[in-house]
Amino acid sequence: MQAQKMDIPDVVLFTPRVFGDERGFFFESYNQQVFQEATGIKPEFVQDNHSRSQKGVLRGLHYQLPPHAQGKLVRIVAGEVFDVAVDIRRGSPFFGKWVGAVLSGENKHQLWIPPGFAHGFVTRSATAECLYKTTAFYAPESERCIIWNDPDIGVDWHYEDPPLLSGKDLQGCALADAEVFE
Ligand SMILES: Cc1cn([C@H]2C[C@H](O)[C@@H](COP(=O)(O)OP(=O)(O)O[C@H]3O[C@H](C)C(=O)[C@H](O)[C@H]3O)O2)c(=O)[nH]c1=O
Repeated sequence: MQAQKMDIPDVVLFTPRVFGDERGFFFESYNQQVFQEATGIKPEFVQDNHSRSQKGVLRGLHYQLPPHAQGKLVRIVAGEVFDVAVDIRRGSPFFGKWVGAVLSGENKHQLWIPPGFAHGFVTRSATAECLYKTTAFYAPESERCIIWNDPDIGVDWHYEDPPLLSGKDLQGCALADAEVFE
């Protein structure tokens, strides 16, 4: 498993070592020791999530406020998304900045998104199945949404057509109006 710090260095892109043979392939999709060496964090993942999205679906930009803030380790097992993390820690030098990566069943890349970031992805294939671990339980009362196309953030979603969003996500607020992390 290789780990690469993104331009916002707290966000880490993992590339697993895939063992292929005539039967198919095997790879370690999570290894706590490798994760800790790469991030300096020994996370306690408490929940696994799995979602499937049609082409053009954009889920995000979501986060949970403290004390329910979630770190997320995100991967795509089928299809392809462009996955985005936005730094919403007011004290960060990267506040309001975003990083993103193509995650796919093909490249098997994974993105570690620490607490203090809003997360979202847009689906670039006919369907995409997203699996991710979180370091805190779902707490809907603490959940917030920043609008996907906030011009102050300026995410390039690497997706040409208008995305498909849930009613909730269409109601997302601008970063300037959002409850963020101090
Ligand atoms: C997130 C979550 C949702 N739910 C229920 C609540 C709704 O009845 C249904 C769909 O929820 P929602 O529309 O919020 O799902 P997504 O739009 O995929 O939300 C996720 O999208 C982005 C990409 C994220 O990073 C978050 O993990 C999460 O907010 O699942 C649960 O029961 N547990 C959960 O942990």
